[in-house]
Amino acid sequence: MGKSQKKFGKGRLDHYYRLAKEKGYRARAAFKILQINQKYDHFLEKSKVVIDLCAAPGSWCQVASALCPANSLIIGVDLAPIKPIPKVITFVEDITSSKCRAQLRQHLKTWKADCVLHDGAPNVGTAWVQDAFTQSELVLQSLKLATEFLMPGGNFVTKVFRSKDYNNLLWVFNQLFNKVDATKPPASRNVSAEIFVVCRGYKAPKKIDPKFLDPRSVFEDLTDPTPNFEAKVFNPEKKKRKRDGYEDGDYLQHKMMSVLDFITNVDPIASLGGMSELTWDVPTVNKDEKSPAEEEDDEEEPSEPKPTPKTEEELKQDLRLVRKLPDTTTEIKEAIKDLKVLGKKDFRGLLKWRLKCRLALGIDSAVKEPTPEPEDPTKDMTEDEKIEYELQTMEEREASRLKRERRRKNEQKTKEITRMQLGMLNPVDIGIEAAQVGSDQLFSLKEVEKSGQIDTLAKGKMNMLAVHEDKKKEVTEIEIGEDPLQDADRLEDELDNMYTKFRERRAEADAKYRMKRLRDEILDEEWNGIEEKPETAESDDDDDDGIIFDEGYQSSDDGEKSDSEEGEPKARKLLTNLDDSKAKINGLSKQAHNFFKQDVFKDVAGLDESDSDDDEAINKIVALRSKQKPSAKASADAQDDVENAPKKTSFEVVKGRKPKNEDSWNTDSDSDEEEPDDKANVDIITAEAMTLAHQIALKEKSKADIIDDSYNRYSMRDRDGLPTWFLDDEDRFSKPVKPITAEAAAAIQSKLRALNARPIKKVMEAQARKKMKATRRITRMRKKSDLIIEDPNKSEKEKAEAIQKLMRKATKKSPKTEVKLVVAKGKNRGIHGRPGGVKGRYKMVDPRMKKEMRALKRNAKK
Ligand SMILES: C[S@@+](CC[C@H](N)C(=O)[O-])C[C@H]1O[C@@H](n2cnc3c(N)ncnc32)[C@H](O)[C@@H]1O
Repeated sequence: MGKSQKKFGKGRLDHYYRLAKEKGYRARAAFKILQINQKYDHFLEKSKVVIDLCAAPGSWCQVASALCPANSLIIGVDLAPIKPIPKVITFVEDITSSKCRAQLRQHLKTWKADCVLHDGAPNVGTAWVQDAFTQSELVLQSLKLATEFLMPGGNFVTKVFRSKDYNNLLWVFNQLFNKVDATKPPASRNVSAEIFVVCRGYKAPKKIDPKFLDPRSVFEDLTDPTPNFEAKVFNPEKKKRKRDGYEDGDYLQHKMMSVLDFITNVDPIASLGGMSELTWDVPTVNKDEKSPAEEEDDEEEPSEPKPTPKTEEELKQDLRLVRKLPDTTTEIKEAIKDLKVLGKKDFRGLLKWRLKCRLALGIDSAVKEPTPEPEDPTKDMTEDEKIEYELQTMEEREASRLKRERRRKNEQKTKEITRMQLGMLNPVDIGIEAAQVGSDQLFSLKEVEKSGQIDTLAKGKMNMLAVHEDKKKEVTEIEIGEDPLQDADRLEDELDNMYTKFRERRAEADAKYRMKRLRDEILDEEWNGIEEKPETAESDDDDDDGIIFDEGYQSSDDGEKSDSEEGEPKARKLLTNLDDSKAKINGLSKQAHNFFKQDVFKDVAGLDESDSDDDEAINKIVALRSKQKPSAKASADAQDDVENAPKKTSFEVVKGRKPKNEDSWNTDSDSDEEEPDDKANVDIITAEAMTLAHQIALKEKSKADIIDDSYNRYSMRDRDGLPTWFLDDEDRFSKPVKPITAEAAAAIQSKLRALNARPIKKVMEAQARKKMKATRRITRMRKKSDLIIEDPNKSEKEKAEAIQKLMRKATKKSPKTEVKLVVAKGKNRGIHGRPGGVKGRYKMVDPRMKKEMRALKRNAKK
C-alpha cells in the first residue's frame, strides 16, 4: 500500500483508527465506549456483569474485558461471529429474536447485569429515513432486553440516530431510568448522525407498560395527533402514506357510514375525510352512546335541550325522503359509494346536497331570520337635510372611488419603476408607458372642454386631432374628478424624483460617475452662441472630449483675477445662461444678437459690435497658432481654437490665453519663450481632439469651419422642461460623431504607450530621493576636498592621499544588513511580534514560501 493513506467512505483512516491499531482494539469504536466510560464515572470498572448487544467485531467487549473487575461476566452477541476475546462469552444471534433472550438467560442464570451496552447499527443501505427507523427499532429491542436483564440501578448505554424518533426514545428512557444523558464522544465522527444515550439508575419497575417497548406506539407520528380531515377532503390527491399501521382498536380499512348520519352529523368534513362509503342503511339507534362531536356540543351548550332520538321507523322514513329528493341525483348516489376516489368538486357537491337534505328533513330551517333592515337615516330629516345628506354620501363615494383609482395608478407606476430599476425598460419606454397610463385623461377632449382649457388649446399653433370614436366612448366614462393633467404632471414629477434618487444612488456608489456629474453640472448650460464678454468668460472643460487642464491654469485676460487668486477655483463656463436670454444687447434679444454674430453677417452694416466680439475670439486662435510650429504645437492650437466651441459639440473646449500679438497669425514662434506654460498646461488625450489639432495645424480647418461646425442640430437643442433622465440619455447618445484620422489615433496610441511605460509615482519618487542623496554627498565631499586643498599645513602628497581616502570612504558601500528569515512553524506559528532568540532584522515566512523559494532557486540553476 506504500505510504499513501487508504480512504474509506467516511474519509481518511483517522487518528482513532491508528490508535486502535496501536492499542490492539478491533475497531476504532473502542474509543467511544472508553470516552463514555470516562465521562460517566467509570461505570465499567464497577460492572461485574456486562451484556454487549451487537458486539462484533468486539472492540467494546475488549474494553469491557480490560476495565471490568476480574472474574466479571461479559457477554457479547451479534449477528456476525466474534473472534474469541479473553474473559468474554460471545454467541451469534439476532438480538430481536427470542432465541437471543433465551441464550442470554442461559448464560446469566440468576445473575442480573450491571450494564447493558448497545452499539447496533443495521447496515441496510437503504434511504436514511428507513435506516434511522430500523436503528430506532433496534434500540427499543435492546432496551427491552435491558429491562429484562438489568439489575435495579443498572446502566444502559445505547447508540441512537438523531431522527424524528429520537425524542420519543428519550421519553421512554426517562420513564425507566433515573438519569438520561445524551453524549457524542470525540471518537464519534461529526459527520455521523449517531449519538450515545447513557441511561443510569434503572428504576426496575415491577410492571412495564408494554407500550413503552412497542415500536408502534413509541414511534407513532406525534406531530399529527388529530387527523386533518379537511385536508383529506379538499386535497384528496395528496395522500399520506400510513406508516404507523391502523389506529388503536380500529383495524378496518373500509369504513362506512349511513347517509343519514352524514346528514345529521355536525362535522360532515370529518365524515367525508374519514369514511370510505356512505350507505343507505338505517343508522343504529343507540340511546346511550353519543358521538364525540355531540359530546363536545354538550360541553359547549349544556343548557340547550336535546331533541329526543328518532325511532328506527322514523329514520327509515327520513332515508326514503332523502333518496327521493330531486337533489339526490344518480351522480350523488354513485359518488357516495366510494368517497376515496372523489375530488374536490365532488366533495363540494356532496356538502351542498347534505345542506339540501337537512332542509328537507327540517334539521335546518329554510327561511333564515331576516336580517334587520338598516334603519333609514333620512327618515326624520327635512327635505333640505335629505339633499344635504345625499350630496355628502355622493361626495364620499366619489372620494373613495378616486382614492381607489389613485392607488391603482400608483401601483402601476411603482411596477414600471421597478421594471426600470431591474433594467427591463429604459426611461424612454417608461415615459411612453407612463403617458399611456393617463392617455385617456391626457388627451381627453371632453375633460379639456369641461375645464375650459379648450379655448387655450385652440389658440395654439397645433391643431388637435379628433379623438377616435371608441376613445371618446371610453372618455365619457371617466367621471369628473381630479384634474387629469395634474395627474400626468404628478406622474412626471414622481418619475423625475425616482430618477434623481437613482442618480444619487449611482453617484454614491460610483466615484467616476460623481466626477462626471460634477463636471456636467458646471457645463450644464445651453449653448447660446459665442459669449459677449470673453474677458469675463470662464473656461469649459469636457472630459469626454479629451482636453485636460492643469489646475493652475488661469486666464490671462487683462484685469481679470485668476481663479487661484480668488481662492476657490471657479467653474469655468464658456456658455451663458438662458435665463437671462431676455436681456437686451444693442436693442436685440440675446439670441438674436448671437445669431447676427455669425460670419455671414460680418460685413452687414450696423453689426459692428458683434464683429468686434467675434474678432476677439478669432484673434485668440490666431495668436496661439502664431506661437506654435505647425505640427509639434498642434495641441496648443487646438486649445485656443476650440475655446469658442459649444459644449458637447464636435470639438473640445479649452481655456486659451489672450493673444498679446493680435497680428501674429503667420509670425514665427517668438513668443515660445514668453509663454512656455501653454503647451504644458494642455494635454490631448483623445483621438478626436488630436484629429482636430492636426486639422488646425495643417490648416485644413479654419476658424470659420470651427464656428460653422458649432451650429449643428445638437447645439440648439431645446432642453426646456424636459425630464432629467431624458436629457441625460440625450447627452449620452445624441451627440455629433467627431471625425478621427488614422494618424491622430496612432499618435494617441503612442502617447498612451509612453504614459504606460513611465515608472509609477512611487518608483519615481524613490529614484529622485536617491539622486538627491547622491547630490548631497557629492556637495559634502566637494566642501571637504576644498578644505583639504586649502590646508596650508599639508604637503601635496598628503593632500592627494587625504582626498583619495575621502573618495574611498564615499564610494564604499555600506554592508547590507542581513534579514533573517524566520519560518512560522512550531513555536513560531501564529506569534505576533519578534520571535524568541532572533536578533536584528527578521522576516516571518511560512514554510511553503520557503519551499517555493528553494524550488525557484533550483529551477533557476537548471
Ligand atoms: C457498529 S457495529 C458494533 C461495533 C462494536 N460495538 C464494536 O465495538 O466492535 C454494529 C453491529 O451491529 C450488528 N447488528 C445489527 N443488527 C443486529 C441484530 N439485529 N442483532 C445482532 N446484531 C446486530 C451488526 O452485525 C454489527 O456488527
